[in-house]
Amino acid sequence: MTIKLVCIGKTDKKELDTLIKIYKDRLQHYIKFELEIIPDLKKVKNLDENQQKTKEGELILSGLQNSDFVILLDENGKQFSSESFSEYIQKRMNTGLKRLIFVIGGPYGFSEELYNRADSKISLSKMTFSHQMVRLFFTEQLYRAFTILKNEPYHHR
Ligand SMILES: C[S@@+](CC[C@H](N)C(=O)[O-])C[C@H]1O[C@@H](n2cnc3c(N)ncnc32)[C@H](O)[C@@H]1O
Repeated sequence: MTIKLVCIGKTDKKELDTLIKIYKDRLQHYIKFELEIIPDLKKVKNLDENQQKTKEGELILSGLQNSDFVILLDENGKQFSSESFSEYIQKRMNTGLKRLIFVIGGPYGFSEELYNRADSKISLSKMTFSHQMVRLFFTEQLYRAFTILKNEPYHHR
């Protein structure tokens, strides 16, 4: 199985990229993990919130395959402990799935079309984080999930 994290726009902080890369590289020991960054929309100032979400949604949807299992990272989604998230990942792997896709929305969140396509929504907290910070938090939690599955001493209960 491949796990892909789809995000919108480059991070504007080098420090964040450096930290994300640490977990991305560590993940390669456990799973094929890809980070796809969809370029920021051009002339975004001419778009209202809904138009921006729709256009971002179209770009995200165009990269999806019918067989993908698509999970939106959304503050109103289901919450997990790190242990239960690791079990959730294991269950998805057990289904023989080819691609598990996690998506982080843009500054205004997701379009209706993307909500309709999604198979599930998960929340990292009830608090709202910037879409750039979520990349780091999620990548670290995914790495943590694999260390839990392998009984490695990274996670302390
Ligand atoms: C600034 S937030 C957008 C907030 C917007 N009010 C909304 O309705 O989603 C940008 C993106 O970061 C992600 N995000 C922010 N906080 C999150 C959280 N607590 N759990 C999961 N994802 C989160 C989501 O993917 C969201 O679309």
